[in-house]
Amino acid sequence: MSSDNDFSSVPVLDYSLALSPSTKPQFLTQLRHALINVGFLYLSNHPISGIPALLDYIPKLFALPQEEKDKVAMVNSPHFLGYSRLGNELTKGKVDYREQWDFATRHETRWRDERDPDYYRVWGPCQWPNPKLIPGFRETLEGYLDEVQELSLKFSSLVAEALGLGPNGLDRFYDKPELMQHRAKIVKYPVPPDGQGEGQGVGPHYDAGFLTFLLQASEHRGLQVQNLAGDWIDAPPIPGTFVVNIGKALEFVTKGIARATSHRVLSPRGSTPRYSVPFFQNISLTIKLAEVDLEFPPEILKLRDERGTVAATDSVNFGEFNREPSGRVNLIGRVKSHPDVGERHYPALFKELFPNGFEGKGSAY
Ligand SMILES: O=C(O)CCC(=O)C(=O)O
Ligand SMILES: [Fe+2]
Repeated sequence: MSSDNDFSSVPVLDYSLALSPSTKPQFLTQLRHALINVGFLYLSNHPISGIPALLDYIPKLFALPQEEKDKVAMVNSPHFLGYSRLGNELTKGKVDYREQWDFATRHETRWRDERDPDYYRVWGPCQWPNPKLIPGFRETLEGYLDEVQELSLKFSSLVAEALGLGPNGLDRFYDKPELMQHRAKIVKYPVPPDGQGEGQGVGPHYDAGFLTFLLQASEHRGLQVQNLAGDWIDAPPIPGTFVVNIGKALEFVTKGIARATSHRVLSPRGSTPRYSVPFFQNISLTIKLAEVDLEFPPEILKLRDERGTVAATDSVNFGEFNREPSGRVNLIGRVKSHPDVGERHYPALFKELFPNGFEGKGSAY
């Protein structure tokens, strides 16, 4: 570990710098630093226009009658999409204090019948709350997800450039748009009943995929990221920004150059809940990450080596990305996180993973 490269705050990058040839090199230098040494950044001046409309819906979504929310519970969905009640998940064996909806970009599932691989079915259509009770929500969220998807793919090209791969250097990880699906959650972190706050909103973890675009959708602080020394650094909401971070899959294919950084959320204090909307960019279901060998310039590898390794962390970790297709790795992770969904929709895999059945609750990851 090198303390020279350690961070005590999360850097803010101005997206507009990436759009003009004269300022792009400056943006790429800042991005390279953030990818290698921090694993997190704020992105300001981004082009997403659908945020105010979405923010307006979030409290209404959680205020729907409980029986309406339960009608679209995640357990109904072979695609792990839908509503999860407060306290329904664990991270590091402790209950996460959050209520959430899992949605995703529009997608027709590729899975037809048992002859297709089971992991094709991990992606598919969303479950929507009754539109009569929340008119326009679906269209607003779909529009927002389309916008963030487009930004995330442009950003991926900038990541490739910043790491010396050229603008198309990460293209091979994505299928054509109709074969891709990206997920998003809408999350509510209530103030705990004791009113104290600062308990576990969500416990320390890494994100699994490539890039996460997190919208902090209220003014509460609570998000913290772990630096190289193991200290927890605040990432408070900054109006007009996304928080962007690296997932384990991108860390793996970049040979540890881009850092996946552990993070957690503390419950809010005060009288109002904290809301957030993380968007998780996925990669092709069929790609086998262990078979991809990207070639990085020596000066980029040197920056990784100068950074050194990260202090021991107690975050939930991920199994190695093995030789399985990424969709299969994804499905296994989902079944472990949501065993009730696994047991109902993937009984054979569930038996393999939990030969004695599952006692307890799922975890978020
Ligand atoms: O709610 C947040 O700010 C972060 C949530 C998060 O890290 C996640 O859901 O993966
Ligand atoms: Fe996360």
